[in-house]
Amino acid sequence: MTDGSPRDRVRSGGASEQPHASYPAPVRHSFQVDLRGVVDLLSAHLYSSPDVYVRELLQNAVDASTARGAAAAGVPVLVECHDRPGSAPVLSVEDEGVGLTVAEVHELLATIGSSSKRDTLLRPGQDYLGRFGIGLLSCFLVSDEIRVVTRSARGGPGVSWRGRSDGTYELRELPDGEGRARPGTTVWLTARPGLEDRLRPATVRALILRYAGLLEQPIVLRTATGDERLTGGPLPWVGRDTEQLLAWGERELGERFLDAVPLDLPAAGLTGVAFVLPQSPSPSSRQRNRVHLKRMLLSDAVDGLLPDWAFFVRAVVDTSALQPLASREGLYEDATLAAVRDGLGAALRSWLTDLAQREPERLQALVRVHALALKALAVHDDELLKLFAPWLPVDTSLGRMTLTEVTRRGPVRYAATTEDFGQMVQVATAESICLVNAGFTYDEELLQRLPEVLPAVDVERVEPEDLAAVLRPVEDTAGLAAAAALVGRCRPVLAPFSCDVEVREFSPASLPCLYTAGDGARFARELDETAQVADSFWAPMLGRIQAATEAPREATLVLNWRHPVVRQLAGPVGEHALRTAVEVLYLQALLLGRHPLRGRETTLLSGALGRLIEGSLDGTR
Ligand SMILES: Nc1ncnc2c1ncn2[C@@H]1O[C@H](COP(=O)(O)OP(=O)(O)OP(=O)(O)O)[C@@H](O)[C@H]1O
Repeated sequence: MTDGSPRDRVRSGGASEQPHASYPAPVRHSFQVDLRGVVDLLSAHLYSSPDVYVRELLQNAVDASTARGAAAAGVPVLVECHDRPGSAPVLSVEDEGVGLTVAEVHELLATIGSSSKRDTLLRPGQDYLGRFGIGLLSCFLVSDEIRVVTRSARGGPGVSWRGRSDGTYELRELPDGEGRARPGTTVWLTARPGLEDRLRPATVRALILRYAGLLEQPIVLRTATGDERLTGGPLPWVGRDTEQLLAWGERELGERFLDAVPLDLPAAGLTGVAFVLPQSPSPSSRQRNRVHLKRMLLSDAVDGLLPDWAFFVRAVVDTSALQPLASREGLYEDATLAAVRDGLGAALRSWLTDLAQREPERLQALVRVHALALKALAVHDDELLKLFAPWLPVDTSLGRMTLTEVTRRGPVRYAATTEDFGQMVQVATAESICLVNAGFTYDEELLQRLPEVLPAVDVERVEPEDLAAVLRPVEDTAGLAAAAALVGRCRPVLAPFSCDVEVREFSPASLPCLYTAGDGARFARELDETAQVADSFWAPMLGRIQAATEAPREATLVLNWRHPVVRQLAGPVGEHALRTAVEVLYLQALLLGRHPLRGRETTLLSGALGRLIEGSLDGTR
């Protein structure tokens, strides 16, 4: 049973499926499109600049020529600037392509999103540039009216069509003798007020060269000064040697590159060149590759064409296999793009391998500038690690060296962080120990993987507390007892700071002491520091963590028996003076090791300094 309520009608499938006898049948309506709104949307979100109108017009002319075989026959597209004083600049683009019938004009020009190229594009072997059916709309970015005069190669009368940015259009079949005599299409634009410059000869010429400069089909620009053929000919990187490529790269991209790598992936219909950048970009910066699709410029700043590690090159390529985004300013991410990326990665990799064998000094120059990128590559690739190891640079306590130089000095010892390195570097340098600072990106991973590719090499991580163990014990037996007594007197002074005391001998003799701390002690310092600045909400929680953390004894103040002050302290020194001296040495060691002072240590600093000042003033009285 139903009660005939609206709820019931919904349950039974809705009025459109089972019209009730007493309701009128539904009327089908079409969406209304606010064309100005669509154009505003495109200009704000899809196109990077109004200049893309030149690209879209040329694409259509080339596609129409291709469809008729006119492109292959070398029939030019004519671009004409009609720039008369006192009136708005007018531009026309004329092709001898397939043209359009009256029905096609209604269907293709006046229907947003309708394209004659889409389904054919899915079939391999087709060479069209367009596919989305929105390109022509970009002309409304510079002109309030698009006028098309066309005649189909399949016969029928000529057609004149005027589309306006308010969403209206007029269509007129042309009598014989009016419009185009031969099949093909001419599109006319009149510059919108304020955008006159976009349609003037100098701009149009620059835009043709920018977007279509690599086209094989000739494009002729006609201006008041005559005709100029702007395109046609082979791709500029074909058949050129490295020097010629570098000269071309400098002209085109404005940079003197370090090297040029020819690229050729026949399966993707891709050729081009990868230029090695003259300076190291940040690894996080986006890649800026110039990509042409079927010889039309897609964009100058395409990311994702090369693998991430290839941030040290900038590629210029032409390909027929990749798909554009609707904006035509990026590549559609699909399996083909992934395969192209892998293929280009392999090409760069094999170029590097080849270079290492053929011209090691050129690879060396490249490594000097792009060490980080090459490390990123070598870290995942045994063969490249082996190949690059002789040149990859690392920072050591004895200066910057290559990995091979480090391995020649015996077992490779490294500090895993720059903080650890900072604590050990002075002593390591003075003792001529080669200690690698592996605190930089990829260095620790590379060092750990070295034995896999160079089995004769030993690699060992050194931590600051290991340093105390390798420092020499006090050598003169007479001093041993005095040193032990000194340790006994110093320990209570530093006990409140969870720091042990030892006496050793090490270079440089001018360094009185060292503070060494392992990870546990460093964590305790950080916790302590945070608890002191934490507000009342966090303080109890941090207090509980501190209580649960065992008091680490890994921190040690190592006094240098070679330093005169340390020996003097082992002599007859009063309690008060000893305390002040040990406190100052402790603070000095912390600062040298770049450990920030905790609150208690800052208080200690002012107390100890105060006492020192008092003592020296006492001496002047
Ligand atoms: N010069 C021309 N000669 C013949 N047909 C044309 C010409 N210009 C446009 N057309 C027709 O109008 C249709 C729509 O053109 P539009 O530039 O809007 O889109 P598209 O080229 O198909 O795709 P995209 O948006 O990717 O450029 C085209 O598919 C084509 O059929």
